[in-house]
Formats: sequence, C-alpha cells, structure tokens
Amino acid sequence: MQKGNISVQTENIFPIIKKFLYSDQEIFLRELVSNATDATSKLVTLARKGEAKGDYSDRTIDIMIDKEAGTLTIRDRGIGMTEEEVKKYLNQVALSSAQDFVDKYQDDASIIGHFGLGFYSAFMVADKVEVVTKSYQDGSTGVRWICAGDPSYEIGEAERDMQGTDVILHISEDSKQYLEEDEIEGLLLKYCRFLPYPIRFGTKTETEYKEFEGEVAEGEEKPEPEKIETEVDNVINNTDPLWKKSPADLTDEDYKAFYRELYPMGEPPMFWIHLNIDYPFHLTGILYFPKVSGKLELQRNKIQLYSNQVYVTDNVSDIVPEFLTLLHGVIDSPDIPLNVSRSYLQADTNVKKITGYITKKVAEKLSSLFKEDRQAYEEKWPDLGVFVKYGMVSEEKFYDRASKFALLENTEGKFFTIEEYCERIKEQQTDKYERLVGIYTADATRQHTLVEAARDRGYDVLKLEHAIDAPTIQTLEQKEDKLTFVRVDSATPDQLVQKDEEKENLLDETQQETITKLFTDAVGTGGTVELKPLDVQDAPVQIVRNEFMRRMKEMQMMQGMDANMFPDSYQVVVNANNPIVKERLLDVEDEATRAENATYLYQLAQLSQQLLTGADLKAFIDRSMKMM
Ligand SMILES: Nc1ncnc2c1ncn2[C@@H]1O[C@H](COP(=O)(O)OP(=O)(O)OP(=O)(O)O)[C@@H](O)[C@H]1O
Repeated sequence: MQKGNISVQTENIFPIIKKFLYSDQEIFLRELVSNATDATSKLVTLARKGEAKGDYSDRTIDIMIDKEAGTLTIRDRGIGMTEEEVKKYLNQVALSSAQDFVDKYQDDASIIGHFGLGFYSAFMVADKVEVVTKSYQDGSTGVRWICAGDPSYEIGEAERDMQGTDVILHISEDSKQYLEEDEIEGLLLKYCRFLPYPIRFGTKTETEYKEFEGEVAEGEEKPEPEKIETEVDNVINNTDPLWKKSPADLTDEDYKAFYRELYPMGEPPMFWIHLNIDYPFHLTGILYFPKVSGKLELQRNKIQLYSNQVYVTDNVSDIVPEFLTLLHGVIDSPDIPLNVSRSYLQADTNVKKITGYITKKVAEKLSSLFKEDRQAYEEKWPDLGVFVKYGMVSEEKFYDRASKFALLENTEGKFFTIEEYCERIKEQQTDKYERLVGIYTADATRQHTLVEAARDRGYDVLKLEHAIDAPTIQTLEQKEDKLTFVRVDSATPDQLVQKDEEKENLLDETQQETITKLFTDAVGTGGTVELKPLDVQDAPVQIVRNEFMRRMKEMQMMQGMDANMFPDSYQVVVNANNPIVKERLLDVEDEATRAENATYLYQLAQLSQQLLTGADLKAFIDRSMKMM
C-alpha cells in the first residue's frame, strides 16, 4: 500500500463535515447511492455507443449491512475507476467540491436538500472509508483506497472480478443506527424510491398460498391451500416512475395508483396535470389537485422535489409559488440549482421560468375543465375555490387567467363567473357613483335576517364565507373596474347600494330629538345612534357596521394586533318612519315605559344579529316573559 496526503489545506474539512451537517447526516446515503447511479449510467451510455464491451445487463446497486464488521457497503456495477482516476476523483475532484460545499454551507445553511457535498459526506457517519473499485476498461485491476477521516490516505491493489465500485463505510461509534436494517430501509425509501436502477437491500420472504388442485374424493374435505415461501430480492425502488412516462400511454387508473404509491393514506385526488418540458429547461412531474375544502394549512408541503429521480426535499416553497404548495405530487428537474441558498433561488432565472411554466399549466388545466364540463367544474368548486382564490390573491399572472374561470356562489347556490355576475347585478346594484355593488354574507346562517332583507329588496347576495374571501374581495376590487363589495350588515338594506333617493321624514324636529335622546340613552357606549327616514316597512331599529372600519379591524387582527385596540364600531340606525317607533315611544306618556321600550327595540336589533349576550340577554328574556 502507498501512503499519501490528500491535500495540505484540507486539514479541517473532516471535523467540519461531521459537526456542521450533523442534523442532516442521513443525506450521506443519498449522495453515495447517487454516485453509484451516475457510475452505472455512464457505463450504460458507453455500452450503447459500443465503447464498453461486455454484458452489463445487471445494473443492480446493492446496499449491504455487516453488523459484525460494523460496515455499510454501497456496491455498484458501474464504470469503476483506475488507480489514476481514484487519485484524481477522490483525492482532488471530490475533495474540492466538498470544500466548496462546506464553504457555502458555513455562510448559509439553507442550501436546498444539501445537495453537492458528494462523496465526502461519507465521513459524517464513518471513521474510515474504504473504496474497492475496478474500471470497466480492458486490463484494469482492482484498486483499494482507504481514508480514516484525516488528510492521509492509502492506496493499493485489490482483488476484484467485476467492474464497478464498493464504498465501504466503517460506521463510527455515534452513528450506529446506520447499521440497523429498518433505519437504512427507511432512508432508501425516502431518497431512492424512484432511482432508475434497482436498489437491492438484501432479500425478503414472499408468501403465496397455492390452492389444492388434485381430485377430492366425495365426502372428504378439500385440503388447506399450501403455503409457499420464497426468498426474493428486496428491491426497494420503482425504477420507472409514472412521471417519466408518456401521458399518451397512461390511464386514469395509472395516475390514481401512483397517487396511492405517494400518499398511501390520502383521499383520492380530484384531477392531475402531467408536466413535461425539454426547453428552455428540463422538467417533468405530476401535480395532483387534492380536495382542499377549508383545510388550508394541513395540506402543505406535499410536493416532492426530485433531481433526476433522486429525492431532494418536500419543502418546495422557494421553487413554486406559494399557492401551488397546496398541490400534491412530484416535480423532477435537474435544472433547479440545489446547492445555493434558498434566498438566492427565487432570483434564479431558471427557477423563475419554472415557476411561470407551472403556474401557466395549472391555469390551463383549470380553464379546460371549466370549458369542457361546467357542471362538473361547479361541483368541484367547494374544493377548488380556496386554491384558485389563493392563487388570484397572491399571483398577478394567475389572476389574469383565473379571473375567467373563478366562480362566485350566491345564497341560492348558483355559480357565476365574475363577468356573468357583473352582468347579473348591473341593473339593480349600480350605485349613484356608477359602481357595481356586490353584496355578500360571511355567514349565511348567522346573517340570515339581513340576507333576507337584502333579497327582499331584489338584491342578489353572495356567499363569501371562507378566510380566503376577505383578501379575494380586496383583490377583486383592485382589479375589476367599478366593482365594490359590501357585507349585508354594513348598512341598512336601503343603503347597501347607495342611490340618490331621499325619503320624507314623518316626524317633526322635536319628535326627532326626543327619539334620538331615548335611543342614545338605551345604547350607551354600544354604538352611535342615527335617526333616518327609511321605508315604513323597514325594521324600527337596525345595527350596522361600517364596511371600511370592519375590514380595518379584521386586517389588524390578522396581523396579530390586540383586538381591543380597535373597538367594534356599531351604528344603531333608528327608522323614523316605522309606525312602532311613534306608537311605542312618542305616544306613550310614562317616561320609564318609553325608556324601557327603546331598550327593548334596541335589544331586538342586537338579537337579530346575535349581538345580545350575557346580562343583557337575560334582561331581554325576563322582560319578554313578563309581557307574555
Ligand atoms: N461509485 C462511483 N463510481 C465511479 N466513480 C465515482 C463513484 N463515486 C464517485 N466517483 C467519482 O468521484 C467524483 C466525485 O464524486 P462526488 O460525489 O464528490 O462529486 P460528484 O458526484 O461529481 O458531484 P455531486 O456529488 O456534487 O453531484 C465523481 O465525479 C466520480 O468521477
């Protein structure tokens, strides 16, 4: 054996590799199996070109544990290395790329999936690494290279028949878990599940039951099926994952089966998109639309990112627009730079193009579903809506496409595109400033009374009940000319759509003052009182919340501010023209009864909006009982 030093400057790299990457130790296996895959691919290419002669049909990569020896071996049947190549690639190339990686990593540990540490990641878990290799080239002999985690190494001849490479890790004392079968199998399933060559991890027992096929004499029972156990290779990967295949060759069932392979516990997806692009970047993948309805948070981070079928990460938030992280599936692209920091990624031109491409494909798919079968699309809307709205709010480009197929649902359960809806309300709901006023409820059950009051006026009421609807409304108002929204409780029904009609007040000035005073006392600090001449049949007292003030408060609360900093601003509108107001307040002599009636009418208004609680609610019930 010859001895040598890898490099003088690298004295420190081993402890750094061990220490800095400790939390992500497990990636060593992905890096080494990737190298084995690359070495196999290189040989396959040479053989195809006729430059490597021999039978290279067995491309299996073996992962082997030897507990007694304390080693984990990664064996490939790939291109192998000559002694010169070992010196060049392991002592120089691999080392300098590891050095580069460590330098970058020390500056910013957010490198995606920690790709690029390469061969030297072995030293995260091993005290000593032994490489036994033989080049595919005629006349090559085996070579053994040993390095014990310091800059010195040994190199010499080794016995070896087959071309290819064994990387033997002498697992260190504090990484003993990597000698456990379950641990290794788990990592192989995570990182290597879709690699293009078979990854064999020992053997497994397959059990089969064979029915008795012979004659059974009358009166005799058929013998139990025979149990047949066979030892077969434990190949842990699917070498030909669905996203690599041509969509024309696949059926719906294939896509569903692949979804189950990815998420065995998941509900079946609604539909999917097969991505496939060669220029100006390479990208393949399948994105599935899950049923989202309401569960906005739970579903994130289900897209897996691969690079040439090697798993990288399931945190793709810097690679795809945020709203797309609600989708499930796989993206595979060798063109995403994986050894740069996450903040750099978003500025990368390839990543920008990829983002744009995926967004466009998603919009196209939704658009075709909408056009092909509107009814089926409407049925899916409860699950799709959250996703589409999220996209419209957060991605300008998506908005432009989605505004054609986004739907608005009204309280009758009918669906409209934005354009259709504007057309529908044009006549009734255009205000004096020529704005189209969309009236909505955030809770059709709680706001039932108000919804009905608006509908009685001939208005249409939209159901915008999800958390995503508040920002969606804001976006629609910004984007769509002359469209504005008001919630049913933001004004009295006659004022939801402001028109220039002034009603005559049936009370004289003294009467108006008396009424205003009575209600100001009844309401106290609960809100401001306004006496207005409304329709005779409009309720005597109504409570409204200014749309703008309410939105401000909601926004502040979303930003985590104290809710009490912005008290609710309620306006108590008293209808001067409702006959009850006159009869119960003005025509009553007794001061105390008048005050009591004012309070009672105010409480009725509170009750209709579920604002009456605590002691006030009890007082109201007591009084109602007495009246009975
Ligand atoms: N199993 C192997 N068979 C043949 N050559 C190998 C094997 N493992 C490593 N090598 C050689 O060593 C070189 C350095 O490996 P290393 O993993 O450090 O970097 P890389 O694979 O080139 O790049 P990266 O890991 O960043 O993708 C490889 O380019 C290859 O030439």
